[in-house]
Parts: sequence; structure tokens; C-alpha cells
Amino acid sequence: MASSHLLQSPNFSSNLKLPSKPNTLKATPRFLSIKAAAAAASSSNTPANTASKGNNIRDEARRQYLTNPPQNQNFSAKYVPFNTDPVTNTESYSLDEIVYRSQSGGLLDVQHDMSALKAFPGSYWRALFDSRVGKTTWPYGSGVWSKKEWVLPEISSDDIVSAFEGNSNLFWAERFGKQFLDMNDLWVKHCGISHTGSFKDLGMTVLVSQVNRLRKMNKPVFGVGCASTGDTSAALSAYCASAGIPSIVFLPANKISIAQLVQPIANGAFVLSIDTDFDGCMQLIREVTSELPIYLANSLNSLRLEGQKTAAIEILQQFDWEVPDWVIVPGGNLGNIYAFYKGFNMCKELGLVDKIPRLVCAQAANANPLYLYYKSGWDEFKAVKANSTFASAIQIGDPVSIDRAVYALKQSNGIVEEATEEELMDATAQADSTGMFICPHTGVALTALMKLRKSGVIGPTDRTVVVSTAHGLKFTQSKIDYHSNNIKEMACRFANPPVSVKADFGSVMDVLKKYLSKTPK
Ligand SMILES: Cc1ncc(COP(=O)(O)O)c(C=O)c1O
Ligand SMILES: N[C@@H](CCOP(=O)(O)O)C(=O)O
Repeated sequence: MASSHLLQSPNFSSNLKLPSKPNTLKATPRFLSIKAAAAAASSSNTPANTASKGNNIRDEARRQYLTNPPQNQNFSAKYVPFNTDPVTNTESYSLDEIVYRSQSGGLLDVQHDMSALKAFPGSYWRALFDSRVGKTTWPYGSGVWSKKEWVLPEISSDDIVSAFEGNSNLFWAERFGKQFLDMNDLWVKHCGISHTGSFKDLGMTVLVSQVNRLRKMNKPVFGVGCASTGDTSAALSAYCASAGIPSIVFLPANKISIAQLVQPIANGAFVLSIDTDFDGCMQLIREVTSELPIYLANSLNSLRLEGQKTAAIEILQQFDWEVPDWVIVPGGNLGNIYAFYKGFNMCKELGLVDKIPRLVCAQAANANPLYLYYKSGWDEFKAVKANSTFASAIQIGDPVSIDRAVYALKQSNGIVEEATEEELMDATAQADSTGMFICPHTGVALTALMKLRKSGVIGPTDRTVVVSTAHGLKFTQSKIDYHSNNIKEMACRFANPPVSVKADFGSVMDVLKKYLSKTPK
């Protein structure tokens, strides 16, 4: 592409000129003015401006699009079979087709036209993405849609269903790092501080937006369905409710938390509580979605991972495009570990950074098919019967994205670790005692970190990011059980139960004096 081309985003009122030398990693002085232009352009759509024009942000985006249509935006994406040679296998599908599997029954992947994206240097993309953070411009106020060109480049902003998800806190876990791990550069990416309380929002905004588009195109999509351990169903039902699209969720009876169960109920989903486990629900939803006009929303559908990969890009952005040494992700159905790899790898391929972090996937020992496969030297994969775990959202024995996970780990020189119930609950309590309030799945990831620190694989100064996947408030019962010392065969070493005390001054004083005498000054 010639360097004189202009890239004009729908919501940007001024053109962003390409640097004269595309594909260079160095930011040129000229480029800095591009950044300023981008910032100025996006700030012209502030709510105050929008309101004064008598529009809402969606109307304003539409108006911008009509008066200033995008030019030379040749970005596109399609489905291709996952990890096959494009020379010998030319199979591909439009994203507007309803397809979840390749002809041979394998996984699909969303493939972007990388040559069109590569026409712009990494410095361009860094500045463009940075310019969109912290704004309410539709749809770029979302951490996912601020990377729209890399997610679903062809969807109209008008079809997007978004809760301005993403842009989640990257928390410096200073005290936890220093106190328990002798680390000074430990970070927790709080993906669970999100609209429905988990990272699933990142993928679901993409999937439901595409469904919205398909329905407008009169494609046969009556509603959207998923099997779930509680978080996918919460995200699906919220995004569908927001767009007025029916959602159907299959939940394993008595295996998800009350907080998770109530989410789809409140959002008006059709909820089936099925007497099986997650793997059984997954099997059923796959059969049902191949018979009925119900679109599959689990991460078998590769659209979801396009949204989830933006968390990786966001981490780089939050470190001002410096690459951390390690990223640790709890794994269940195993879509997310691949999504992280894909996000990091796209940034490398497109010149935003020059390497990717090493990835660690952490599993509960009670549901550890990936760990066993890794320990066998990737010899033979065997699904397992997942046993009950406090990390209930990853109680999965037959993960649909196993091939994606193995690919991500091999490409990133990755590691798989596991956590017993006691280890994950202790790690959760320790993290909470330093001011976090994490879910048990994050406890699994922290356990993996503790083990890798102990063995010296992760060093004291390694910059490490632990991905926190859900909000701790969804899992209060496990915390209540732990802090009440009410878990069979678990010492609950860090339990902090409340003290019952009589309602008189003397009793309260006695208890407080005892407490103060024991507390380190
Ligand atoms: C809270 C939470 N953490 C981690 C995971 C694991 O993600 P994945 O299934 O993509 O491996 C899930 C869902 O499976 C989840 O709900
Ligand atoms: N933890 C998930 C399990 C399903 O994963 P998905 O990413 O394939 O939808 C959930 O919350 O349901």
C-alpha cells in the first residue's frame, strides 16, 4: 500500500496520515503528530459535544460514518481451519456464515488479512489504540472495540452490542509479591472487574454483535445458546438482553455458584438446569445447535477469542508496550490461553512489540487434562472425568480448545501447572489478605506462580502478570467455608473467622486487648 494513503476510522473526524515509512518500529517525530491528531479526533466526540448536537453516542457514530465514510480500509477477516497450511488447505468461510468446525471436523480460527494490517507500522497501531483509551466514543470506549480493526474489521459500528467492557485494572500486587514471593514486579490483570464479573464479556461482545448483524441480514438465528460453568452464561444472557436477542443456557445442576446462577435468570435467559456436568452440557449444546436455529456461543466458536485476545494487547498497552516475562492464565475449556497467545502474537507480527511473554496455563488438580497431557511430554491427550473443585468454573474434563492451548504453549515456550484444592484456597486467602478479593480460579493461577517461584523457574525480578478471570464476589460461599474452617480435610491455614462477643464494653475491651497484644506493631 502506498504511504500516501489515509486511514480514516468511522468515528474519527480527522484523517490519520500514515508515517512516510511504513513498517518501522521507531516512532518518528511526524508520527507523534499523528498521535496528537488521533487524540484530538477522538476527543471531538466527547459526551458533552455529542449531547450538544442532540445525539446519543450511537447516533453520533452513525453521523460520523455517513459524513466521513472510511476510505482505504481494506481490513478483513475470515474463518480458516485452525493451524493448517494455507497453501495445501484453502478452505475458508465468511464470518457471516454459521460454521463452527472445519470440513475435517477440526477447530476454526479467525484469520485477519495481515498484509492489509501490516501496511501500517506498529507505531501507528500503538498510537491509534492508545488514543482511544478513556473515551466514550462509540464503540471505541470499549477495550475490545478500541481494537476493532483487529477484531471484527467489517462490522458496522451500528451493529455492535457493547457494555464498554475491557480496559480492566492491571493491579500492582506489591504486598502479595513482596510478602509471599519475594517479587517486586508482580501484577494482576483483573479481567473479572467487568460488566458481568468475568473475562467472558470480552468475547461475548464480539459474538453477540456478530449475531446482531446476522439477524439483521435475516440469517436463521433465533437465539444464542451455550453450555456453562457460570460465567459464559452470565455474559451471554447480559449481552443478548441488551440487544433484545433470546438466550438459552445449559447449566450443570448444582455445580455453579448462586451468584452465577442468578445472573442469566435475572437477565431473562431461558435457563436449563441439567443433571450432568459441564462436559455433558457442552455435548448437548453442540448437538442442539446443529439441529435448531440457535447460534453457539461457547469458545468452540472462534469469534469469542477475537474479543478475549484484546486483554493481551491491553496488558502490553498498560505497560507502555513493554513485554512482561510471564503471563499466567487459569485454564478450563482452554480458549483463553490461546486468545492470550493470539493477542500477543499479533502485536509481535504487526511490529508493536518485538517478542511475546512465556505463557503458563494453570489447572485445578481435580480437573487437569491439559496438565496430564503436558506431563506426558505431549504424548497422548486423554479427557478426564472432572472432579468437584472450588474453582468450579474450570471443572472441565474434555476441553474443546485443547489443540489451541497446546499450540499456544508450544509457541510461547509455555508451562502447565496444577493446584490442589488446599493450595488454591490458601493462595486465594493469602491474596485476599493483601487487599485483593479474588476468585478461586485466580487462586489456581497464583498457586502456579508460587510453585514456579519456589523451583526458581520464575525469578524474583521477572515481570509477571497473573490473569484474574472472575470477580471474587461470585464465589463468596467458598470464602465463607474457608474462613469458617468448614472444609473437610483442609487446614484452612489462613482462615480469619469473625469473633463473637457479648454486647458489653468489658467484653469488647477484653477481646480488643488480646488482639492488640498479638498484632505485630
Ligand atoms: C472464572 C474462569 N476462569 C477461567 C476459566 C477458564 O477459561 P478457558 O475455558 O478459556 O480455559 C473460566 C471458564 O472456563 C472461567 O469462568
Ligand atoms: N468457564 C466457562 C466454561 C465454558 O467456556 P467457554 O469459554 O467455552 O464458553 C463458563 O463460564 O461457562
